Amino acid sequence: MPHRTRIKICGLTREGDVDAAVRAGADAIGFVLYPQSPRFVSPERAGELARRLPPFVTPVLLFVNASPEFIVQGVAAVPNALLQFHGDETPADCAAGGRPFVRAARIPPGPAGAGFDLLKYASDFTAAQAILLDAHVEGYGGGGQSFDWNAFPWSHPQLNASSRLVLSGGLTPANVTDGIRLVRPWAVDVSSGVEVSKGIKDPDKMLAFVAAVSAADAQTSRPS
Ligand SMILES: O=C(O)c1ccccc1NCC(=O)[C@H](O)[C@H](O)COP(=O)(O)O
Repeated sequence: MPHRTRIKICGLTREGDVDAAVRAGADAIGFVLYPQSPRFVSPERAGELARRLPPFVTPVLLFVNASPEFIVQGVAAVPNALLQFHGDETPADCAAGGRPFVRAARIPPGPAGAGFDLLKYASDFTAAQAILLDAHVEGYGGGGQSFDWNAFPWSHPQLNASSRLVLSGGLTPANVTDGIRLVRPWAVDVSSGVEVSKGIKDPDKMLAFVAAVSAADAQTSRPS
């Protein structure tokens, strides 16, 4: 059964980039509602950008240790958003709003993920729609760095496609094929690797990234 790896492009700040990401084939568009990020957009701005999305392209609102009130502002601006928690939020924090969410795991650099217990992490966040695997970077995310992809037993029953793993962290058009071959994630997520500068996306790099994902899917067989 052919599998299509879903694609999230994150950190959009401009109308033209949102339109180009959709044209390129993104399945989800991430808006960073973390004020300390150079890719920050306000809830109102995220609403303006998200209203450009056609049906079947999911807006994702990304939070880092946000207050419940700020999360409510984001959801009011983008009512159909999927939430992504990328800070130190507990399972209870993530579930508090009663909305579907993705939980980011921030995996330390170095061999074997420096002992990060992904199986336990995934079992702690069973309510998550997906676990996004990012590198642990200064500033919580968007760092353009990869974690050790050989650090985890990807064929483990808890870590196969049914667990909805999202490979993230330092992906580019040049390395995403290798990442898909090894990890066989449900989806991939990219920000720095398709930019000319933080928050400014490159349409050609987005097209190249989507093409590389498609090429990887064509070459990778998966259990149905
Ligand atoms: O993108 C940011 O600026 C950011 C800041 C703080 C927390 C999370 C952030 N981004 C979250 C994402 O989902 C990124 O796509 C992910 O970290 C991968 O980024 P990159 O390594 O640059 O592709």
